[in-house]
Order: sequence, then structure tokens, then C-alpha cells
Amino acid sequence: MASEKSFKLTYATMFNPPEELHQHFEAALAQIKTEMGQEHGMIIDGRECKAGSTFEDRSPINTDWVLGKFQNGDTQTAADAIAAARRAFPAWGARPWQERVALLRKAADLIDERIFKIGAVISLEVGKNRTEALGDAAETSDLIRYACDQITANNGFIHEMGHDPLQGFKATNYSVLKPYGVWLIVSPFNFPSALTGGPAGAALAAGNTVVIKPASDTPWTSRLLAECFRDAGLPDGVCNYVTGPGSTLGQALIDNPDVDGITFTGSYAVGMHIFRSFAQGPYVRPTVLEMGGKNPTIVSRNADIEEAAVGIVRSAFGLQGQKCSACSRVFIEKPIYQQVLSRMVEMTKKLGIGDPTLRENYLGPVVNKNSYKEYQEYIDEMNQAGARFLTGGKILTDGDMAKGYFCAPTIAVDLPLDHHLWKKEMFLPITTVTQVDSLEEAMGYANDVAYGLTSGFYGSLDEAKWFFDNIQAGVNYVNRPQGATTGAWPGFQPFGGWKGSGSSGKNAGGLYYVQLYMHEQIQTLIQKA
Ligand SMILES: NC(=O)c1ccc[n+]([C@@H]2O[C@H](COP(=O)([O-])OP(=O)(O)OC[C@H]3O[C@@H](n4cnc5c(N)ncnc54)[C@H](O)[C@@H]3O)[C@@H](O)[C@H]2O)c1
Ligand SMILES: N[C@@H](CCC=O)C(=O)O
Repeated sequence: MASEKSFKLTYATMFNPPEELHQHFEAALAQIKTEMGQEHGMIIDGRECKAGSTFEDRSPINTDWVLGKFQNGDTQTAADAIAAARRAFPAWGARPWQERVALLRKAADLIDERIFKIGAVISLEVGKNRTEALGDAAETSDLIRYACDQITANNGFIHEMGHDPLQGFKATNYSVLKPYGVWLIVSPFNFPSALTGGPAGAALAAGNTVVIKPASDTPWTSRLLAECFRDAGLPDGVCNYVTGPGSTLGQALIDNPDVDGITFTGSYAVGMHIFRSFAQGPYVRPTVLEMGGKNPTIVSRNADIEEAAVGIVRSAFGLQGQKCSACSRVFIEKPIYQQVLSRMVEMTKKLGIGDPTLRENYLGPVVNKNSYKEYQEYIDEMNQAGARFLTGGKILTDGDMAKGYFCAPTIAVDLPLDHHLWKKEMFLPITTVTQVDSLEEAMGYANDVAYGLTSGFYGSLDEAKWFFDNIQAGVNYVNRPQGATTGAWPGFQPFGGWKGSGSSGKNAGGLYYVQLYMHEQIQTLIQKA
């Protein structure tokens, strides 16, 4: 255990964890497999709640595995959850920030205590490999603690301001950040822990009450998080957890005028739809949208070829390319194009693919039938446009993979640069690669998309400055073999996007994030001198 304690798991350190981490994961997985198939309720006002019907949560690794049965929440569920959060808000919002922060820190500690259980569920539910899954859980507690640290470092965001220069009066001015009220957290399937618990933790620490609605592919992970918040001692109604389809339950939550703010993480299409729907409310309310990416990596002729190839392959194919930060476009300067490409191909061919709960596999399945179908459609479309696949380009059905949604990691070249798939987020293990004559040409392509989430660059130190000065994205990495475009960690690389990738311009796990969940009140008191 000593080595595990001195090891800090992040997405950059996860490639070589201590042996004990594997043993604990395997023990938790064995236990979780005995708990599969059970029915789970929703948590509203501290009570277990059922809807009229349930839906099955099946594993994309093997669709015969029914992980659990979850509630098909409906419009009444949405109304009940928001009403519960509304009732709980006055007391929670008025509670001293020190008490709220202490409870949230306790929730973070519980997540850490349960990390192997949560990680095993993530692996089965999403199809993440074990270290990616454990990273997702570990990131959650670090995101929560980061929000708590920020509140603490800023004295609960209660600041005395200047005194007006009044003759005969004493003026005292305070700036106080206060919670908004009821906050909705709508989260995606691919980081079901960090992107549910992270924003929920920040909203709660800031004094809001929350309603959490996870993706229908990943209700179990979020249920485990909601239990951590509950078991940490958050009062009834402060954190509510509901499950059901986005188009019905999700829409009913968005349409409810009693919601004061929302954090949505998911696709651009749904995010923009939510933005427009939410705007129909009684007045403008804070809308934190974290959306897709089409993340480029530029490789200069001065790059370290090995570092570039490792970083690109990790970012293109980690979690089967289903990260908003995935490296989906690669621009390589001509003099080293063939060398970088050859190393990428060699490395990709060696990647283990199969049941991602097994230690040897780096890639698991894509999340569901729809993604599986889309993979084949994109491959066909690229094929027709003249692209060549140096790896992959096919679904995998050997042995046990026939029961899941496995797609081979695909490096595509010769896709015409005006093809729309250079600009569309595919969210699959597909990356398109081309050669360029100059870095300026590469930068032109890199920025010519509606997204601006992450980017990568490999080259000299002088070029690094030019790269940072010109790239249009929220999170940017230079010369990083741990991941060209992926693997941000709270406190190190706060995460968020520009343009169509994000609405707030402030990154999660960073200096300016928790403030998004509070509005400013100025308190001026005048006394006769
Ligand atoms: N920027 C980021 O930080 C970030 C992080 C992770 C994922 N993503 C993006 O998320 C996407 C993948 O996740 P996904 O497939 O789960 O996304 P999605 O947009 O399909 O769904 C996200 C969530 O929205 C819900 N939803 C759908 N329709 C709704 C509606 N009408 N009203 C309310 N809720 C609704 C879904 O049920 C789910 O909980 C990718 O585009 C990826 O880039 C972005
Ligand atoms: N924060 C993760 C990506 C989250 C989106 O899917 C990363 O930095 O790779």
C-alpha cells in the first residue's frame, strides 16, 4: 500500500500505476459483478423514489450484461425534484460557507474511499479501461476539493471594499457572492463521475441546491456519487438525483421556470438546444455549457518524433476517441510526416483492445449501438471520399467482442481537406492526418472550426510561444507525450473551451470557476460619523 499512497493518480500518471491499484480494482470489480441487475431508485428530498417504469443499463462490453434497472423519470419527477431543491435552498444557502465546505470535503473523501467501486462501475458502464475509470473518479473528488479551496482562499467571497469619501458619514461597503438557488446538472456519458460530481460539487459548495440528471447510458455511476453526497450529511433535498431520457425528463427540467441556473456538459447540438430552450424562461439565467471539440495537433519539423507519436496515439484513442478533448485532427510538417505517421501506425497496431476491465486492454467498446453504427457510416463516407485507413476502418467481432460495440482505432489519411468530417466531431476512435508545408498553414486549419476546446503542439521552445499566441482553444499542450490534447487535471490544467466548445470562458478546476455559481451582492451601510 505504501507505493499506492505515494502515487497520485491523474490522467498524466495513469500509464504506470502501482500493483496495488490493480489488485484493489480487481477485487472491487468482482464484488460489483455480484451486484449487477438490481433495481435502483432515484433520490429526491432524501427519499428513494420510483417512477412508473424502469429502463435497463446494459454494458457496452457485453450487451448480455444487465448492470441494473433504473427509473424512467418523467415530467412529474422533474417537478418533484425541483420542488425539493427549492424547499431545501433557503437553509442550505444561508448556512455558513465553512459548514458547507466541510460537508463537501467529506463527500470528496467518501468518493476517494469508494474509488475502486466507482471505478469498476464506470469501467462496466462506459467501457473505460481501468486507469481511465479510476481517473474519472479521482478527478471528481479533486474537482470538489478545488472548489472548496477556492471558497476558503477567498473567505467565502466576502470582501470589504473601499469607503466612500463622505463628509459626516461613515460608509462601509461589502462585496458578497451569494448562491443563485436551484441548479441543474445535466451530464454526459463519457465522464459520468467527474462531469457530474465536479459541477455538482462546485454548485453545492457555493450554496445552491442541485438536481442531477445523468446520461441514460451511465445512471449507475451518478447514483454512487449521489450516495456520497447523501452519506456525507448533506440535508435532504440539497442534492437530488433523477434518471430518464434527455428528451423527456431532461427537457422537463430545462423547461421548469423554477430552475435558477444550469450546467450542461454534452454535445454541441444538445447544448445549443438547451441554451435556446432555457432562454424561454422569465429572465436571463446563468447557463454553463461545456460542449464538443475537434481538437488539432500540429507537429513541427523540429519536433521529437517519438514524443509526438506517443502523445497523439494516446489522445486519439484513449477512451476510444470518446473524449471531448480527443485528438481528432493531426497536421504534420512535410519533412517528418512519414516518420511520425509510421510510428503512429506501429503504436496503434500494438494497442490492446477488448474487455477494458482487463489489465492488458487500452481500448474498450464504444458506448452504444448508435455510436457503433455511426462509426461504420463515417468509415464508409471517408472511404467514398478517397481516404485510406492505415489502421482500423472496421468493427471488431472476434470472440467475445461480438457481444459488445468494438471498433478498431483508425488512422485515416488522404481525406480531402474540404471534407466536412475534418470539421465535425465524430466522437469515435478515428483521427484524420495530413501533411502541411508550414506551421502557418497548419494553424489556419487548426483554428478553422466552430470548436476551440483543446490542442497540442510538438516543436521547439520558440515555436511554443508562437503556438500559444495563435491557437484558439481553452486548453493547450506543448511537447506532452502523456497526451497531445487530453488529460487535463483540476488545479493543473483547468478545463474549458472557446467558441462552440463552451459558454462561460472560465475553466473547471480553475481560479474562476466556482464564482460562476454565485451572483454578486454589494452591501453598503451608511452611518452618521
Ligand atoms: N466540454 C466538455 O467539458 C465536455 C466533456 C465531456 C463531453 N463533452 C461532449 O459531450 C458529448 C458526448 O456526450 P453525450 O453523448 O452524453 O452528449 P449528449 O449531448 O447526447 O447528452 C448529454 C446529456 O444531455 C441530456 N439531454 C439530451 N437531450 C436533452 C434535452 N432536450 N434536455 C435536457 N437534457 C438533454 C442527455 O440525456 C445527457 O444527460 C460530446 O460532444 C463531447 O464532446 C464535452
Ligand atoms: N477532461 C478530460 C476530457 C473531458 C471530456 O470528455 C481531458 O482533459 O481529457
